[in-house]
Amino acid sequence: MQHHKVHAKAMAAIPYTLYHGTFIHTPELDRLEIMNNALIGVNQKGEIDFVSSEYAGGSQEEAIMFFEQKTGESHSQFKYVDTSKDPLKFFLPGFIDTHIHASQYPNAGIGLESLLLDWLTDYTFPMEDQFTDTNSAKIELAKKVYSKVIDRTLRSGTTCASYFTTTDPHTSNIFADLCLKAGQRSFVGKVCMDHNETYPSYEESFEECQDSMSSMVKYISSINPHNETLVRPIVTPRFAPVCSRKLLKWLGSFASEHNLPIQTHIGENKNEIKLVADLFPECDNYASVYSDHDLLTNTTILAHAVHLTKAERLLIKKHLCSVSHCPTSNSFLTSGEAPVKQYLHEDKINVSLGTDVSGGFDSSILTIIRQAILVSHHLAMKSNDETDVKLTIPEAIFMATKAGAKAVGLEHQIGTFEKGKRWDAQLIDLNSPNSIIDIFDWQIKKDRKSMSDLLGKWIFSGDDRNCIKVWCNGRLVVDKTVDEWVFIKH
Ligand SMILES: O=c1[nH]c(=O)c2nc[nH]c2[nH]1
Ligand SMILES: [Zn+2]
Repeated sequence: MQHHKVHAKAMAAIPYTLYHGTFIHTPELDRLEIMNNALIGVNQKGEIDFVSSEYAGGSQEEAIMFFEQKTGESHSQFKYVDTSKDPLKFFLPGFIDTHIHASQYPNAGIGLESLLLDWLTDYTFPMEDQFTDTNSAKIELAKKVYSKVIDRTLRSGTTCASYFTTTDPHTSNIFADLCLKAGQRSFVGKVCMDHNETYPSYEESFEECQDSMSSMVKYISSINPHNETLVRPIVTPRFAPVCSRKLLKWLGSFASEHNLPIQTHIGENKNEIKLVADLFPECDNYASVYSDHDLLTNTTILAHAVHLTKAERLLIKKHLCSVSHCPTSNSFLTSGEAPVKQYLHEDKINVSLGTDVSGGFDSSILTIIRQAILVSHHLAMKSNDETDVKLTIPEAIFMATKAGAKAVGLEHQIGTFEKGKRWDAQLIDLNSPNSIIDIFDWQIKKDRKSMSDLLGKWIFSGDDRNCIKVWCNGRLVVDKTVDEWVFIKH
């Protein structure tokens, strides 16, 4: 059994910490930066305030001296985390999952035979409906499912996620509490839907939705500790077919009034698109349904976006919305192959990655990176110019980190290792206990070519067992090495 520890977030203050080792990130779409033997300082607030790639290495004392000379600063206490001697360890910014349904987690892997609209009616609405009750058994179910999905995503290196819960405000607030307890940066979207034709028992009235949204925003704003915003609300109209015009319009103005981000689904499946055209004949297209109701903003996340017309792509770009690409879900539900390379390079749309649990069966963004690349290869097999279609490893890592940060409106705070950003990070060990990656001794070198080969090995044959530590906002929230260390000591 794999041991790990998720620390309660209310921990003692963190001392100033110096991290020494290899850091990999993507400051730009197609630029992977590998900083070998670099030194990063993280202050007591969890903020990166020192980055040096010029450090030559040495003992803890030498690292501290180097830091003091460079910054002219001193601290009464330093913590030193040194992975520089191990060529198979590197730090990466934490993954950002911009689209995941926490309440659907028990359904992961179930429903392969269905297409979207039947899948919603047969699997998804009945599952989410179970959270919609205030009796104690339902609350226990919510706690069980929600704790598990937070733990699982954190252990896979997801330091920030934009979640859908259910229509139920009470258990959505419980979900926010659990994110805070686990220390995961998260966006909590109570699902809004007042018109569910195929499963009418699972819907709310317009007035219920208004009340729930107002009280939820108030609640979530009150639970973050002083000087720290880890958990935030996000306005979540489920998708156009289950929302009245009145509700869409109200959610648009509510988001604007409270300065909140927005998330929803778009252009996932052809029958869904036809349904939207029938339900909103006055709108030019699916994207227009959202823009006509003031739901397209620079912090709107549009999940799937598999089948978009040129007019829709222009509209999405004009409003600076982000797409959450969900390749695993799009394959599982046979929805289609989103032409992501084109969105990135021709349309200049910000494209991030989403697991879309449980349309997607995998809660790890590492696997979504792999699937995004493979789906792009399938598109390439049908294309005349495959280089225009195939995603590169740097592009996929960029989508999983920096583009995700932009999608959730935190591009100045997370997504890369830069001075002024938060320390949201994961430590990857290609030789962790139980790792299923086999690396041969001649493959272990620190030159750029070998490092990118190792990255390929990690992306295509690694898994969450290679993610051995995770930090959010400077705080260690997952440490899979703790038990092992205790065992060796005795
Ligand atoms: O993949 C999806 N999952 C959902 O829960 C959903 N709701 C509307 N559209 C959806 N697509
Ligand atoms: Zn979804």
